[in-house]
Amino acid sequence: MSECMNFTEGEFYQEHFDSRAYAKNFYSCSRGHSDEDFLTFVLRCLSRVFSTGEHRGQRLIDVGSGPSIYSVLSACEYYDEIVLSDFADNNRRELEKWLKNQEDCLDWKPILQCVCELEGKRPSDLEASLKHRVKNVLKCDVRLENPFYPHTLEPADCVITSLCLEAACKDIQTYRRALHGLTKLLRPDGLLVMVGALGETFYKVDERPFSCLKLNQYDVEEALRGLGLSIHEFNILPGDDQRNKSVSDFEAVFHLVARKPSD
Ligand SMILES: C[S@@+](CC[C@H](N)C(=O)[O-])C[C@H]1O[C@@H](n2cnc3c(N)ncnc32)[C@H](O)[C@@H]1O
Repeated sequence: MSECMNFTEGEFYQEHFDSRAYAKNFYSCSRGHSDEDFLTFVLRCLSRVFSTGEHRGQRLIDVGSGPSIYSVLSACEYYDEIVLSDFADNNRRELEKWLKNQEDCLDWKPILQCVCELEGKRPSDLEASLKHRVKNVLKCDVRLENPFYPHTLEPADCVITSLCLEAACKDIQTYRRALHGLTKLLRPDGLLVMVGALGETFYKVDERPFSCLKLNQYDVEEALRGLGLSIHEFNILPGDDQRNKSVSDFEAVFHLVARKPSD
């Protein structure tokens, strides 16, 4: 990608992000960040964290959901109220369409099926359970001190975010501030679950490039420790060196679980 290109922040997503093309490119189970590896890795990690039922509570917030729901599938049955969110109107519209079973909504059945195979559940039950528990789809901006301004959300037991912060934050200071904002959404002792890309500077949706903040494991860990979070798991899936890097130049994907300190 051209080094002259400005970092594509939220406003660029609002104008140019094609939610349906994104879902098709990355989550149709036949293409993706790294064929099926990315998705399989992430779904397995999320399933391992949540399917024991060890983590549960009243409220779960997914920050920067895009048009997608995979990030909350394993967790959803353990939280009574779920908030999905994104900066871009189009993404929130696609989520609403799916929640309301509208005719031309995105098809998440293959991904529901994958999660259900891992967890021995029925896709129709899991889908109904998630739809029942999602209470809101809200606009958020992770660059704000309160990402949900002007709303103040009740403290969450769990915050999940997947592939959002490195796409939304143009530099490491903004990334650290955004993580601080996410941490403030959590109750003391609350759980932060993150999925992200390492070493990535761009990805493309169809032919349109979007910027990413190039991060390494140390950057992420330092940002979390700087906020006083304890890191419980940090899992990494290295990218396949042989893959075509014209769609995205990520070096690895990570999944982590961290906990906010108790007061
Ligand atoms: C790569 S997509 C990830 C979407 C989804 N979480 C996933 O895992 O597929 C990045 C998302 O970040 C959102 N985003 C960009 N800037 C943002 C901001 N300032 N605040 C919140 N979300 C933002 C975009 O609209 C987009 O949905």
